[in-house]
Amino acid sequence: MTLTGHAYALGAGTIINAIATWKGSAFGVDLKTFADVELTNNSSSITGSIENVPQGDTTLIERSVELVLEHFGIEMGGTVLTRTEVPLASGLKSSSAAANATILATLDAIGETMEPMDAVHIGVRAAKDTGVTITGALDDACASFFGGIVVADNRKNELIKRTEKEMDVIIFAPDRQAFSSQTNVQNSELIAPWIDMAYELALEGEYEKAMTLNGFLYCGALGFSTDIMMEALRIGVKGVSLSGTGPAYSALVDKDLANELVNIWEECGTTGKVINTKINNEGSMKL
Ligand SMILES: Nc1ncnc2c1ncn2[C@@H]1O[C@H](COP(=O)(O)OP(=O)(O)OP(=O)(O)O)[C@@H](O)[C@H]1O
Ligand SMILES: O=C(O)C1=C[C@@H](O)[C@@H](O)[C@H](O)C1
Repeated sequence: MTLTGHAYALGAGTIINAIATWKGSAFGVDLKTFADVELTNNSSSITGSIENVPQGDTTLIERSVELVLEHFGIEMGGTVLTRTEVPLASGLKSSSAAANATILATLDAIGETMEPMDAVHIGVRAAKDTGVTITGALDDACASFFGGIVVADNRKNELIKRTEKEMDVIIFAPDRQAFSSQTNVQNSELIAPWIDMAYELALEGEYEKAMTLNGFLYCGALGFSTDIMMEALRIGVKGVSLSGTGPAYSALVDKDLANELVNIWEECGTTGKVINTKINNEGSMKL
């Protein structure tokens, strides 16, 4: 017997990186990671691959399939393939998108459903088991799964708040990678008192102020330039930040500023790309 399943989940941008205080906030964007899962009785192991990334680390998606099968007591093996519009290890939650898409595709393959938060928690567990995260990144996982803007407490493993908002998102994504597992946690912890202030702003719904404060603080702690943020502030953008552990930056903008910011950021450097997208309020989906 062969079972197949297909799904996608979203990339996301950062409002508050949770590494300083374990409390974070993020928004789902309209960039998708697709997963195709094929399961058979003839094998007991799962083999993953990432389209166009032959050297990519596939342990996260393999573990994600295993945990779903374990949950339902199913003994099957097979393959999982992802293809992604989300640049890998750039701060745009490629890991959360890959885990969530894989979990939904596995559920699709076996014809099962589960409570959405249970599915999210399996993704967080897979990320912890495979060492791609510091806090479990529940904030990123919820933004990727549900879309919209979320606030989460990663230590309590709780989604605190979710809001929907129509805004454009402009992303400056340099060509290089920065793995969350290798980020500077000690420096991130040093900025905790001020990240707490940004977190309060996020709880009050002041997402753009929260995000910009987060951006300056983490650029300082992690040694990223604030020039990209300053270029955005200069034209009136209110919400701009380093995303996750970098190197990408993202900005929340109204339609009228979107094209201007794209043009300005495109002139800022050639070793990367500028992506014009929007908040996705619909979230992930089986296909
Ligand atoms: N499309 C994908 N398919 C399979 N695994 C993926 C995919 N995208 C990311 N991963 C896994 O996630 C790891 C990168 O995780 P990391 O947390 O460093 O990046 P990120 O989630 O993009 O960044 P951030 O958490 O700062 O937003 C990769 O090494 C790989 O194991
Ligand atoms: O690995 C982690 O725990 C995290 C990584 C970044 O994406 C952060 O933005 C997130 O809040 C937490």
